[in-house]
Amino acid sequence: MKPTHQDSTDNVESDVDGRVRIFDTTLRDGEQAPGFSMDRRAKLRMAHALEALGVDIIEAGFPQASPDDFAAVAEIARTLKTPTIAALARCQEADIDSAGRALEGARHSRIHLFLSTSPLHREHKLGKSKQQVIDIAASAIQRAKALAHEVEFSAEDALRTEPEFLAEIFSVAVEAGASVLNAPDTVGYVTPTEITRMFTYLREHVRGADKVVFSAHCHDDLGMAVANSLAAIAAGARQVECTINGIGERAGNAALEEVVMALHTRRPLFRVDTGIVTQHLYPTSRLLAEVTGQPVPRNKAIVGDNAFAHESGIHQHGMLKHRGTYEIMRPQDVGAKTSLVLGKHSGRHALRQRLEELEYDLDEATLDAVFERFKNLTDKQRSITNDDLVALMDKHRNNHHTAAVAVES
Ligand SMILES: CC(=O)SCCNC(=O)CCNC(=O)[C@H](O)C(C)(C)COP(=O)(O)OP(=O)(O)OC[C@H]1O[C@@H](n2cnc3c(N)ncnc32)[C@H](O)[C@@H]1OP(=O)(O)O
Ligand SMILES: CC(C)C(=O)C(=O)O
Repeated sequence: MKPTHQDSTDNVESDVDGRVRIFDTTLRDGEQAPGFSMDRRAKLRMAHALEALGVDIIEAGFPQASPDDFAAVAEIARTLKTPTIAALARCQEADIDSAGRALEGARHSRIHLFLSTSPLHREHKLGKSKQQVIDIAASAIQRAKALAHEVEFSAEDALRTEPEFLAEIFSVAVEAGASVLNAPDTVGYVTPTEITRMFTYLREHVRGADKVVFSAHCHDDLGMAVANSLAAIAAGARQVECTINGIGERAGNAALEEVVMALHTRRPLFRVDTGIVTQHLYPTSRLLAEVTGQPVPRNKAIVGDNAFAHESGIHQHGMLKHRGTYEIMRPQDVGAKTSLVLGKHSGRHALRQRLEELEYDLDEATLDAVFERFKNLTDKQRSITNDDLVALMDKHRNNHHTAAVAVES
């Protein structure tokens, strides 16, 4: 499909409301993490799931990285209908041309260009002056503009870049035709206060700021990727780059499911919407675990097995009275289920509830007796299944019966 100027203008104009675009980079930054690479078939399966999830942009890969990645991007571009398909490219002609070719079949395509801007990267990685970096970015953007519907420019290591220089290179990027400006915290270094300051500064100082979308891309080296993404949104970012299960370079990227559910759960605070069908979060997370062979940690927010599980008696008692006592989201809203797990920390209320579900009718004395047996068992066994409970009840009844017979005789 031939790119038109109209396409990219439409996309930008619809961003001036309270809608945050979700840019999913599971298939690019996510797969860069050791142990998470995906072949073309795995990427296509994930891309279909991401489309159903409602992400706005799928970064399908880095076509210059390998022939299979080129093929994956091309197949995703040809197949998917709704999201914009993005491909990553360095500011080098071969990368840009290969991204353009891979995206040819896309209904809406984006070349995502990146170039380091921080002093450390300029000096040690690129060996370029500020002016050289600006010139390279401008000509790359002009070249990419002709090959895709829109161009995103990322200033790698933006959050360790001098704010004045960052504003200058972003201004040049706008003049050259970029419609999305991404300021990544490439090494997960900053705090929410600092990222707020940077986005506020950029929105005030970039020439043409009102015509473009500002984007955040945060890494989790200090465990602040999600908090920083939310701070950037509060400071006006209207695109956020994130990954399913938070996978990505080193400690990972901002977890999509966490960013989305924070915006959703605290909507009165953030006052923005996303297009995410939240009920697909859990199944998409599990699909990623399946295709990469990397399980989701139990305690992972939103999608971990423990995210809506309660074992402690005091919490279970609260949950049985009112689920809002210990759950701030409805599990069904993310495609998951609440579970009251019976274990060492459980109390009588949860035990009674489970036994009643198993159709036992209990008086207080029986409950007390069975509870004692139950606690003894939990000291030997991490969690107690329904079969264990049936066995406990059988044992209790047998003992009770034997004791009654002994009294009679
Ligand atoms: C912050 C990020 O996540 S950026 C994305 C990182 N992702 C990846 O690197 C995954 C895919 N990468 C690859 O498969 C390979 O690195 C390739 C195919 C892209 C390049 O491989 P090679 O040509 O052998 O180069 P290599 O990776 O060793 O070194 C990087 C080169 O790119 C240059 N470079 C780095 N970033 C950029 C940039 N944004 N624009 C232009 N050149 C760049 C480096 O200066 C270096 O150049 P040199 O070869 O002239 O010294
Ligand atoms: C390419 C850019 C956006 C990146 O991945 C980073 O800076 O972390």
